[in-house]
Amino acid sequence: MEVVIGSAAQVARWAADAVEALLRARPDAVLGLATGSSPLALYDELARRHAEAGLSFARARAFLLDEYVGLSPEHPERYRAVIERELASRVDFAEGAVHAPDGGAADIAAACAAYEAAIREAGGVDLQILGIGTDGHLAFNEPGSSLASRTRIKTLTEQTRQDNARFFDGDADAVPRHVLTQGLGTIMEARHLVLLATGRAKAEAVHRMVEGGVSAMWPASVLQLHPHVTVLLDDAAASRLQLADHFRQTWAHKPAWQGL
Ligand SMILES: N[C@@H]1[C@@H](O)[C@H](O)[C@@H](COP(=O)(O)O)O[C@@H]1O
Repeated sequence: MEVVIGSAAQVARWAADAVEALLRARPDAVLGLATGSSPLALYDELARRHAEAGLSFARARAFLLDEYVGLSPEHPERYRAVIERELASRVDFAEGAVHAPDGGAADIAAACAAYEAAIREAGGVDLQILGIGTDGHLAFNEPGSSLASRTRIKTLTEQTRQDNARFFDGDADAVPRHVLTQGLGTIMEARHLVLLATGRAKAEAVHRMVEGGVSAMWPASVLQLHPHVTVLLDDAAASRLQLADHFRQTWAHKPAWQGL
């Protein structure tokens, strides 16, 4: 696990550098996209590079991590709508290239199996963007999630519903109770995981993820078992890390040829 600490603006730029390097080398790469506020500055930066530097998504495909169950197709907070607004509509993905779990499916189990199959048929995810919940959740894999889990329905914790109430006019009761989410086992199959976290509210979860034991109580700690994880943090999110100074020194002396 590589931990890189900088400003919030650097976090977004570093993540954009990783996406850009991949797309320039492999224009038909498969991206894993996250919602939430953590990747918003990254998506702004990717949209800017598309407009100003010719970065193209025309041959890429993308898979979202998760989706709410039961929101109407027109609801602006469906993650499919969010990613359309925040990224897809601002770059040049081909029609139908961005996929999300179907939170409106009548047969939830079949929809989850179909999503797993679609990821497999695309050849798997090359680079997965991730945020982290204040309780250490990844996608919507709440504490207690199997570390080997696959795409399935989950029940949100009250903490996550409170955290996400800001997207629903501050009303936690309006946040759906159920979601579909890639499992931790699904996420772990992506070839490169890039996790972004900013702000003090994430400091405890980041500490547990990087420096705690591997445990379903802090689902993101499963990333310790992945061979290629890049954790991009601002100073506030890194503020509980015992190894913060070491991570800063390692980054300062990293050979330029290594990349992220
Ligand atoms: N399902 C999403 C996650 O994918 C996200 O990483 C996390 C943190 O969100 P934020 O980036 O807004 O803090 O919680 C949300 O509920």
